Amino acid sequence: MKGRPVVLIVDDEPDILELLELTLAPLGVVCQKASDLARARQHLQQQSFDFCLTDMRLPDGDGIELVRLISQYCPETPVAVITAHGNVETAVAALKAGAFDFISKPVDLQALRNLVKRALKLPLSYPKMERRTRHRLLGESAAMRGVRAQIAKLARSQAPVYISGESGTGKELVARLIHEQGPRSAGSFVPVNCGAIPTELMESEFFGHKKGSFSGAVGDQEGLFHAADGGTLFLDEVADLSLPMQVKLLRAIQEKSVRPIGSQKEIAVDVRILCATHKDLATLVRQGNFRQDLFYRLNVIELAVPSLRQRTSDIFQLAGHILNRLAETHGDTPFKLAPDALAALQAYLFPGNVRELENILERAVTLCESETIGAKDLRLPQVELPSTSAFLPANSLEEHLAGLEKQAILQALEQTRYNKTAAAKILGITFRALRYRLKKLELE
Ligand SMILES: Nc1ncnc2c1ncn2[C@@H]1O[C@H](COP(=O)(O)OP(=O)(O)OP(=O)(O)O)[C@@H](O)[C@H]1O
Repeated sequence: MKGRPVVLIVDDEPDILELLELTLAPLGVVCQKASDLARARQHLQQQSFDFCLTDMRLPDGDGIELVRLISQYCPETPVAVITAHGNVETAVAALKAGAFDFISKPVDLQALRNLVKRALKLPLSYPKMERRTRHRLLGESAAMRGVRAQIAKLARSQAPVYISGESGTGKELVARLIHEQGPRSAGSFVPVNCGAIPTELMESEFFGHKKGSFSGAVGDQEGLFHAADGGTLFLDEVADLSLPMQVKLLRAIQEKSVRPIGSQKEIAVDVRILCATHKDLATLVRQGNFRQDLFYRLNVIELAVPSLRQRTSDIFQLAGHILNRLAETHGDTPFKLAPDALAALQAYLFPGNVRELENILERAVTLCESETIGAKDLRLPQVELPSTSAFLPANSLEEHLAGLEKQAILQALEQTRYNKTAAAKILGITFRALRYRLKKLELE
């Protein structure tokens, strides 16, 4: 049986170390204390920890160095940082470096206990988590395996994630898996389609309202933030939020509290934010249609879900899965795909991605007269590539390609926690070539 969880706390002030130890004592943990980076390193070399909490400012370095060290050498130990009040940049930098979460000063002791409880709940090792998601988010292409590995990593963090990708690629499924594999899985996963809520109802939907606060408010109503308390709020089509609503959302995320319409009181909420859109948020920010500060808070980590035409090797497995599911709902034996049908699917561009594959097969199953679906039963339309910014350069081709290159490099670096040798391997280039590109793209 596993003994009491062991926690490493790092702060240069003895009084604070004492206070942190007392605060965590009711959780039944054993605390080891270190007053600087060097001592923290020594502890980490001597034993493994279930959790680490560090102040940002240490006499011989900063907390982010410790976050990097732990991410690289003990990736299964969640580490949280204590940041100065209102220092968003540091908090975001720590999350990007792989911190589990952050808490700002003055430290709310109950919030700290909740944070640690959540970290100690982290269930499984990466490989186990990857295996679990494999049967839900299908695909054995390198791209899809990469997405699952990222999900396993991100599930172990509380950082906001921006899930990008074309329509129907599986962004909501990815968000759901990040929630389910993480320590908030006992809480609710609340998906919101930001484009589907009428502007005038938006604030009330998000933050709730008190009875009589506007005509139509016949009773008190809790908002979506409240519904996701202790869980995850998934903002789908986040690019569709109006600019005034973006301001309110940013405030709620920053303050970790909401005020229902007509109420005088702020209510603390503990919500992890995931968001997605098939639009290019960075371009919208450049055009002034999406607030830079909100983008910065939402896009702490980007997870790009590849389009289906970028991973045609997955089509066979996906089609089989969809046909089995259709057979189950109809109580029939599954339809089969004739070789010419598979070839046609593999050559098709799928502007609507996996969702479109589902629709095509559902239609084929309804219309097909034998149990084998041929190419002509698929009725594939003639399509052109979707005109998303991923295909139509908004600027010169040169700049556009540099942007794509940058995205791929950043993704590989994030995936490897900034280990350049490993990132170069993923990208199929030499370490030297990666260094050259980092310099050229001004990423160093
Ligand atoms: N890799 C996958 N394995 C199994 N099913 C998948 C996969 N990817 C997507 N799907 C299925 O495809 C459908 C569309 O997925 P989802 O709604 O998550 O896409 P989305 O990117 O959020 O779409 P939109 O941009 O339109 O909101 C869902 O039924 C989902 O279960």
